[in-house]
Amino acid sequence: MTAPADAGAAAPLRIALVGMPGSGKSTVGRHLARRLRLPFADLDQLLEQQLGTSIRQHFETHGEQDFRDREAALLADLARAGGPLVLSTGGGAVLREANRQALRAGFDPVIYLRASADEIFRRIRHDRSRPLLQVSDPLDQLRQLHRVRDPLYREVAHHAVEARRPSVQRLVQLVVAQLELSGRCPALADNEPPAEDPGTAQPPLVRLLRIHGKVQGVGFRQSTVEVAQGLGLRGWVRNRRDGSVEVLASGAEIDVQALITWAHGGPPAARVERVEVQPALLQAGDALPGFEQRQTL
Ligand SMILES: Nc1ncnc2c1ncn2[C@@H]1O[C@H](COP(=O)(O)OP(=O)(O)OP(=O)(O)O)[C@@H](O)[C@H]1O
Ligand SMILES: O=C(O)C1=C[C@@H](O)[C@@H](O)[C@H](O)C1
Ligand SMILES: [Mg+2]
Repeated sequence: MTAPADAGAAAPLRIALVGMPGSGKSTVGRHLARRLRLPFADLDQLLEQQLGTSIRQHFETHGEQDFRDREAALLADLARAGGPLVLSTGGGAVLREANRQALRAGFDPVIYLRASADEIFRRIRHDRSRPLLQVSDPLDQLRQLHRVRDPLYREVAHHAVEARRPSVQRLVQLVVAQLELSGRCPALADNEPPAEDPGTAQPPLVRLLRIHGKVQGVGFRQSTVEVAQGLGLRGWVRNRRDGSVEVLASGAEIDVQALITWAHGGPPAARVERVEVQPALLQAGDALPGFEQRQTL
């Protein structure tokens, strides 16, 4: 790791998030970086850019070991680089001893987003992008991964945050509170998330979702509002008389995609059979100050 420029200057804040696949590292990391006005990097996304293909595809064509070698090399580079950063790691980044050392040497704090295998399964059981979970019994696989990895996440982390229940926004607040307690929180002008830089801001992505299955009478609308608000999305959710749930979501692409992934599982009592997703345009009367529940149509 680069030595601090001068002894008097505060070391740059370099936060790394570790945890099980699906524990929320990418989602929480991005929001945390935005909240703290720090640069953000996602190890998996950087690797996919480097590979020019998806991680799942790379596992299939080159095998897991090749992926782990590339992951280790990139993590070592990021750990050596100076400068403020929030880094979301991949779920298996802690497996190698050298990676754990790099995390400890290059980041402070390393934060473990702790969640049980069962909770993670509920969140990501419809996800097809995580190669290690494309097995006949993904829940059992998650439990085995958890048994092996939980001690490694604990070993490498300075703090753990219970990531099972709280919303993304709440988790960000918890991490910020921990940083404040340890005197490591950068002084921000206010408590609001920063406005998007107009030079880099993307137009919002707008998607209309229709969710079919056992989705009414199970708290779907309330949960959608909580998840969408946690992701900072604008839009609405309503029941349709045909028994489906309809959602309009507008926001950053990663956040809209996160809501779509979540909608494939929904709240615990739901049984989602199908999610239709369509591009949508905002109508002139569609003022969307936040995310709300609307009347059944
Ligand atoms: N606190 C939360 N509450 C509800 N849903 C969440 C929460 N955190 C993450 N999610 C949802 O869980 C799913 C997995 O989250 P995410 O992709 O951020 O996990 P990850 O830890 O980065 O996984 P991986 O190790 O595979 O990269 C996403 O659909 C995300 O929207
Ligand atoms: O848990 C894991 O081992 C992985 C998690 C993802 O973040 C990716 O890094 C990859 O799919 C491997
Ligand atoms: Mg991730």
